[in-house]
Amino acid sequence: MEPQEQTPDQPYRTQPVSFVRRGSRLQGRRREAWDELAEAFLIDVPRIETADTSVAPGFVLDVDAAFGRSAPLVVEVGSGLGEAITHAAEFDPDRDYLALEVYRPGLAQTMLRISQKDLTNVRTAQVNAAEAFAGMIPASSVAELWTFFPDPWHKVRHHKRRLVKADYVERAARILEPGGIFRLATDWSSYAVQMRAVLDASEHFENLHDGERTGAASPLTQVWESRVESVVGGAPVREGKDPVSTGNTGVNEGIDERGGWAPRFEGRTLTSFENKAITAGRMVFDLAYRRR
Ligand SMILES: C[S@@+](CC[C@H](N)C(=O)[O-])C[C@H]1O[C@@H](n2cnc3c(N)ncnc32)[C@H](O)[C@@H]1O
Repeated sequence: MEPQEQTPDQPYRTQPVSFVRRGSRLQGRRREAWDELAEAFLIDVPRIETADTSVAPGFVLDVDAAFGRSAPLVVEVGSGLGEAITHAAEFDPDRDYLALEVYRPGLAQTMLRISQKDLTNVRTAQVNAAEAFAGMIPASSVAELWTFFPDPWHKVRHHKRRLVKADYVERAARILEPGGIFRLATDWSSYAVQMRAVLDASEHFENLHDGERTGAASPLTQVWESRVESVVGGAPVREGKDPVSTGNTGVNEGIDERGGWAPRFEGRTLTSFENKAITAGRMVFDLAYRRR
């Protein structure tokens, strides 16, 4: 079966989105960066409504025109402050890098980094990635897709807001070229298990590290044994209670026999998010899949 394409008559936002509107007001240097740098580095996305993260149906990005050349494309979803993407782009000038992010101050900061490093191979777009995948990003146009540390949405009633679920994976399959690589990382075991489950269930992807790091070598086994996730934000989590209500948080579920975890992706610089997780003693789960 071919991955789904969004059609113009399909309603947008029929599903809960993976983000909340955070302060989108820009101040100081970020305001100036937006005004000065958007023309060069921010894709002008036509919208369907007032929502500044939407994509007008029928809009397809001309990737070569956006970058002024034709080169393999890496897309990062939820690029935050742009630490990972600008670092990678600096050391990989032969590929083009597209940052998809909804958070305006993060995009302004990313553009500042692009400009400070004099990068010519990075562009940004303020867009809900799930919508961008459905049509804006051309089919089979992406060599690598990255989703690092997406918001964990801990509470069970919020799990539906998680970005990485079956429909996201299906849309990712549409934009990745055959043989393209999908890399993911999270510092929460419950989300790591969800990512592994939805990707393993997809006919479009194969795990590059299938069967690796099982048993005692699995970060999942280590989380269960250490109970490290039983403390969130400094407060102990009462078992079965929000904010972390996963079946495998703070509970020793035994041994992870399945594994499939990738080694830490060496192309990812240590962002403040990952650093916070490590400082708190949490494990980082990496996954890498190939588009069939
Ligand atoms: C926890 S932060 C991680 C940022 C970055 N990847 C890092 O490791 O530092 C998750 C980011 O994803 C962004 N985000 C959430 N849902 C998104 C969506 N549907 N499309 C684009 N960005 C999204 C948020 O605004 C936020 O900046």
